[in-house]
Amino acid sequence: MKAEAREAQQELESKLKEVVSLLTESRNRVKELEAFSESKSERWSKNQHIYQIFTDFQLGALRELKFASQSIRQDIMRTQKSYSEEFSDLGSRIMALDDAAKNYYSLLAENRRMHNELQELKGNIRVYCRIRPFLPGQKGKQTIIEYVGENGELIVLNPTKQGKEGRRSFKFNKVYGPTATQAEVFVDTQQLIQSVLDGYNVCIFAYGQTGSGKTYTMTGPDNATEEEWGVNYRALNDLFRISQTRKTTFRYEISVQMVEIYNEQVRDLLSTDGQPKKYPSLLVFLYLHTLGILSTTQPNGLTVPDACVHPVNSTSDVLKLMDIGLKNRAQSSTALNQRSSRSHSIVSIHARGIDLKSSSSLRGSLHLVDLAGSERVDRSEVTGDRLKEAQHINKSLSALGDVIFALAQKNSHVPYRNSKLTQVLQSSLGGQAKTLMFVQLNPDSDSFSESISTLKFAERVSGVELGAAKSSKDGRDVRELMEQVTSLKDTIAKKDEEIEKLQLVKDKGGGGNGEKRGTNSLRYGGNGFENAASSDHDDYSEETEGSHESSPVHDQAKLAEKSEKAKSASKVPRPLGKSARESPKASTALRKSTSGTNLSAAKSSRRWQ
Ligand SMILES: Nc1ncnc2c1ncn2[C@@H]1O[C@H](COP(=O)(O)OP(=O)(O)OP(=O)(O)O)[C@@H](O)[C@H]1O
Repeated sequence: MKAEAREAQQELESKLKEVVSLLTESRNRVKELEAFSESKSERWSKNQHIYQIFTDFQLGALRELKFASQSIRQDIMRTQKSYSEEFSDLGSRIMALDDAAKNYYSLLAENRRMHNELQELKGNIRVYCRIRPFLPGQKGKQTIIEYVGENGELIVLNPTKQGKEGRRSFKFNKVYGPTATQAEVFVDTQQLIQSVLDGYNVCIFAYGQTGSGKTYTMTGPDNATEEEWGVNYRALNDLFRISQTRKTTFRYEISVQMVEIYNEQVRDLLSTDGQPKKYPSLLVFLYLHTLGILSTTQPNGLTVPDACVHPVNSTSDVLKLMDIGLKNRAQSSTALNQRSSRSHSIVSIHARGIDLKSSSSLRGSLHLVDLAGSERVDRSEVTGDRLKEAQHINKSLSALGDVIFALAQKNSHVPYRNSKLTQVLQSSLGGQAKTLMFVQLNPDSDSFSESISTLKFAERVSGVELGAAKSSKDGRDVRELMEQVTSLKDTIAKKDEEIEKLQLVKDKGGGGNGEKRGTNSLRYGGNGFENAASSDHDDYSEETEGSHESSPVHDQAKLAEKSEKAKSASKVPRPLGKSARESPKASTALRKSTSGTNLSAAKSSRRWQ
């Protein structure tokens, strides 16, 4: 029992020991757990602290963000408000600008209208006379120019007559003396250039005997400096300059053609194949004959559509083309001028303007014409081909005079078809077109008769437009006289044809003296100013005395003069200058030539040497 008890005790003791060890172990574990949980709790509290800091920081940042977003929102609202204010201000400004633009357009249109009305008031046919200076090597030559007035008066002296009898007065829109510069000459032409961009056709041509300065005025001398540029270059410069100033309202397309008329044949001076294109005369005749009618309705406004049309964007583009054209121009020499141009050269600038607002378009053209020399056949000592050239030149110049005269008289029939020159220029002569003629004079007394015939031609062109004939164009007497003129001209044209046929027959039969016959034909062929010149050389006033031989244009001039007299009889006479009061002959001449302008200023005349 004891043993059992001991055994039990030992067992209990060992179990106790086990329990104690378990307890110790548990305690250790508890301690370990406590230490672990303590470190954990420490870490947690650390982390918590960090989180706290982070959260505080984030909250602070959020608060700042909130604040910033609020201030941004306020800024945006403020900006929005100022923008909307500015937009509405801008809107009202744009509306005001739109109104102003509308006014600007109408003002521009009004401006253009007024400009063109002013040009029309100045006359659609203008004549400017330019006297070239004596050239180096012409020292000691006697001048025929006695007086050049500010307002277009000109007095010339007949070197073979003394005193009043040797004086003759003319009146043009403007007269430029020998010292006038190219720039001065262009000033009065400039106003016409704008009209081209306003849809008008403008024709500027130079007329005068060989060597009188036609090419100088139109183009300038060879290798001209900018100062020496002629009307052509200056006009083109202006055309491009004005088109630039209008670029907000108009887009312009400008193109160039250049042709010459040589012996009644139209030749393209800008043909791209390098050779001037020569149209067979029959073809040209048929072509232009039809074109004469079509030219007013053709949509592209081209009168010679077969000639090359070169688009250009600047003056230099045109200069290059003109150089090519000038090189191609037919030139040969006469006894008067080695560099004499025997053809009419026509530079045609076509401008199409597109209104950027309305998309409507307008077309205008500018014809710059350097006419061939108008010298008399006998004086330039030409024969054969040169004689033929001269005959063609004189015939076409005469036709040009007839057209301008008919236009100035407002005749229902304008004889455009009498020459290639007038056919090509048809759209730029008459109607709304504006024509400016430079009458070129050589001041040398040796050229007196040519100068007088040139001046008479010019007087015929300008006198009727500006003088009394225009205002009484509907008078019965004028109409009757003009009908007589037309029938006379028809008769003469028929006779001219007959003479030419006879000449041809004679020529074929080897009848020899072509020069003489040519001269006769020329005289009879209607070149009024040439005819006038041959008698004018002896006496200015033969027209008033009826001593002139029969010639179509002379008859025409006489008839026109009669009508002028008839009209002036019913008018209050205008004051006349001293010379006019003193001599009945001079009085008639002065009344005719000055269209009633008082030339008393001529008393204080100056003379060029
Ligand atoms: N205003 C001027 N100032 C200086 N020189 C001039 C003037 N006008 C003409 N000349 C000179 O006179 C000469 C003849 O002029 P130009 O060749 O222009 O005559 P043209 O009438 O055209 O002759 P053509 O009918 O033969 O062609 C040229 O040497 C030219 O430079």
